Amino acid sequence: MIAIKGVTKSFAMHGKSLPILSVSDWQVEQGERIALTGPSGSGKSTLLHLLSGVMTPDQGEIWVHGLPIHQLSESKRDRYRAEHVGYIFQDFHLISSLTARQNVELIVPHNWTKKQAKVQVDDWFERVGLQDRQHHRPAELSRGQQQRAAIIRAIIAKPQLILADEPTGSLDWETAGDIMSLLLEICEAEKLTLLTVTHDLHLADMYPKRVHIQEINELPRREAG
Ligand SMILES: Nc1ncnc2c1ncn2[C@@H]1O[C@H](COP(=O)(O)OP(=O)(O)OP(=O)(O)O)[C@@H](O)[C@H]1O
Repeated sequence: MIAIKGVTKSFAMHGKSLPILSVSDWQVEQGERIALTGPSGSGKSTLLHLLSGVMTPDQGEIWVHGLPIHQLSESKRDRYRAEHVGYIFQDFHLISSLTARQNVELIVPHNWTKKQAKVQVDDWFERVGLQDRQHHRPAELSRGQQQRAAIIRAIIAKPQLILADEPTGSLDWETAGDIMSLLLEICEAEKLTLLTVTHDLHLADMYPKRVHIQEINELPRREAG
């Protein structure tokens, strides 16, 4: 379960502190799949960064599966992220010099045996329909195929929390629907908590739950800038 209590986040802008987020109380149950929508600049990505521990709140508490993220040192937050969070980006963030399979193998937990790793990686490439493309580098893959590889990478170690920031933002509408279905299906089957930022309301409608950022961010609406 995720619990956010009294969290605020501001950024320094032109010598002033600009408040971006103020969330007094928000909870997400383990295994929920939520689409997070809202206007540009309203703090959706910032919320994901706080949950992943990349950013720290100015004040307040962030608990993820019993861990007080707001209290962890930077190195403990790095470890938390590596062990408990899978991140999916709009532009995939695959390493261009490695094949799709090598990108995934980098993330395989160190305590897995070679055989266990091979079976799991084989299984995931088959599951997402990418087995015949696994030895290709990102530049040799379509954008949808790159995102499938990035999804395996985010999910293979079974982190409890998957954060996806516009995961279909750079895909055509048909591929976007396929990728969103795949992500939802995997997270449901594996009972992973999924929080996806999307601008696309049709894609958000595929989710069992939709949360508009302004339902949880108590600051007045701010335009992009
Ligand atoms: N590191 C930073 N330093 C200064 N300002 C920042 C920083 N990160 C985000 N902001 C500002 O905070 C606000 C919220 O940004 P955020 O990326 O969270 O919005 P968003 O809702 O995800 O927007 P979009 O939908 O356009 O991606 C924006 O005005 C942005 O310019």
